[in-house]
Amino acid sequence: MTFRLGLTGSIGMGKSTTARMFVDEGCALWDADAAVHRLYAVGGAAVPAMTAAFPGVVVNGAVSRAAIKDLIAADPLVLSRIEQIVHPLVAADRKAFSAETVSDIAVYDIPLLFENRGESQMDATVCVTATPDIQRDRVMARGTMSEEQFQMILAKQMPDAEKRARSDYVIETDTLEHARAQVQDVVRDIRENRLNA
Ligand SMILES: CC(C)(COP(=O)(O)OP(=O)(O)OC[C@H]1O[C@@H](n2cnc3c(N)ncnc32)[C@H](O)[C@@H]1O)[C@@H](O)C(=O)NCCC(=O)NCCS
Ligand SMILES: Nc1ncnc2c1ncn2[C@@H]1O[C@H](COP(=O)(O)OP(=O)(O)OP(=O)(O)O)[C@@H](O)[C@H]1O
Repeated sequence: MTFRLGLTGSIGMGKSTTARMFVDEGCALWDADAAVHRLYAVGGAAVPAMTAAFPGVVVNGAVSRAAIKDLIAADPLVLSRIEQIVHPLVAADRKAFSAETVSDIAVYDIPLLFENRGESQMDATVCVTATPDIQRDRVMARGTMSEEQFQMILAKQMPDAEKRARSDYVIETDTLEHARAQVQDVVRDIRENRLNA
């Protein structure tokens, strides 16, 4: 049996970094954002529908994130329409991963786990968290989003406090060392107390 651990957290809280730490502990990983990257790439499953819905958003055969962000800036409702195209394809990608994974623990890195009620398909959930100042600094340091885009994404996401309250485990991503120790604690707890329980 594979134990399904849903990993979530708001934008910039450290999901990808923490997910890699779970891999270091021997867990398999499925990453929703990475699935979207595959879907948007040349030959990706989202390309035909995105071309049809938003002419101009596909550049050289791939969905352009810059073009999407321009569209969203002009009309925030565009993001919901993109979600209607992308989320069913993401779900199919996840299903294919689940069917073939053989690890004792599979980590599902899903930014919108609670927003889309995905927790019902998980055996446990873990949320990564940091202070609002650290979160904002991290997102702005990447230089890929404007302050307005960051605020818009934040407004679409469930507040951090609510995610923490709903999660079985909470990991503070204040330092790499602290986060790694917490990841090791979570993996130990699952292997000792939850797997085959
Ligand atoms: C808005 C887009 C163009 C921003 O691209 P960019 O490369 O700058 O950021 P990236 O994809 O790495 O996402 C960064 C973070 O933004 C947040 N985020 C992304 N999409 C959404 C969304 N639809 N709702 C709420 N938060 C979101 C997540 O926390 C995510 O980890 C891109 O995220 C996108 O196309 N989103 C629609 C698909 C989607 O819903 N993805 C979420 C995971 S399934
Ligand atoms: N435990 C940690 N200690 C210090 N810095 C961290 C820690 N975890 C993540 N970071 C830093 O925070 C930034 C964001 O991390 P990461 O990309 O993992 O977040 P994310 O939640 O996956 O982001 P997004 O929601 O935008 O996809 C990165 O620069 C990363 O190096």
